[in-house]
Amino acid sequence: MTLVTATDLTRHFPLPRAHLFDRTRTLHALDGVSLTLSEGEALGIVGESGCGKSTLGRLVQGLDRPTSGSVVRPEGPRIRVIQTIYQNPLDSLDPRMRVGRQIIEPLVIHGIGSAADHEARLANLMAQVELPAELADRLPGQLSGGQAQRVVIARALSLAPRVLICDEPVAALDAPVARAVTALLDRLRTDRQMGLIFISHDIGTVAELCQRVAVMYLGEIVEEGPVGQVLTAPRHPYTQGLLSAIPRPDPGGRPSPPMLGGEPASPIDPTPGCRLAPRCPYAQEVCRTVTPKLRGRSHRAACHFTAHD
Ligand SMILES: Nc1ncnc2c1ncn2[C@@H]1O[C@H](COP(=O)(O)OP(=O)(O)OP(=O)(O)O)[C@@H](O)[C@H]1O
Repeated sequence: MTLVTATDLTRHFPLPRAHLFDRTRTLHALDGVSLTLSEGEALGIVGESGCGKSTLGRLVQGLDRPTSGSVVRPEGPRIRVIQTIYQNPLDSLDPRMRVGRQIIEPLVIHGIGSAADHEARLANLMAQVELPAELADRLPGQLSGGQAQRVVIARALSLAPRVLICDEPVAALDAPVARAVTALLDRLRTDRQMGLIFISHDIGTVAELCQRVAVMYLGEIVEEGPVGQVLTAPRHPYTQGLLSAIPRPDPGGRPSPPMLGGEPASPIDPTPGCRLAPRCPYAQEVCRTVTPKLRGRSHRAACHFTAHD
């Protein structure tokens, strides 16, 4: 069953003019992004910093309105059906409130259940995120980073969301802790048949956790499909470049140089054509003038010169 359908989402930010007679400039944070998320599915969103991943998450949850396009979400109060967790748990927690109280706070705010219910729910939520019950009396600053992120996850789960958006949830954690939290998210997804949108710079974690992945470049999805296909047989030069930039142990020789040179172009007033063209080793004249559309059935790529099924 489909939980989220986003259609042609665009989010533009008009930039203030430095001088009265300057023309208005517009930052294209997101341009024409469509995606779906099914029950029990984890969708990874990858791409360089500034490509629009967080903007997409905010629009899907409804924290920000699109300039155009639409999002269909599960039935029910928006705040309850979709929850987001962020990179730094301490930013989302009140430093002066005991963590047990913070986990059940959404139930109190929304008037769900009695005080006795809350106690039982708290014990259950802490067990689900594998936190010892005695930590409930601590303040956030007395927890490790991994424990604090588990508190944030427990609080998000208190409202039984159908979709959990995870915006770089393990980026601030040490590798073994990050792996444990990723494994927890995977278990919660299967147990609760939640949809996960997993925003990450870390392609390795996306490969482990997600069934599908969308690769973004400068506000657009350039490739999308089953993780196994996109990450082992990428069709878009941008995805190929992103994967070639991951350092791998190479017993035979030197690491291959990254395929894409330069920095992403500016998202301000982008020109027509493929946004990767200035950095792409395969770019031809058509790439500078005609915007390529996502093509393909389950594995889709937006490139004039790649194979499509
Ligand atoms: N409120 C805003 N006003 C103006 N520009 C914004 C605003 N929010 C985001 N942007 C711009 O939109 C673009 C996309 O930002 P976004 O945070 O979605 O990218 P991201 O891929 O999540 O980056 P990161 O990985 O660094 O978090 C960036 O160029 C950013 O500067």
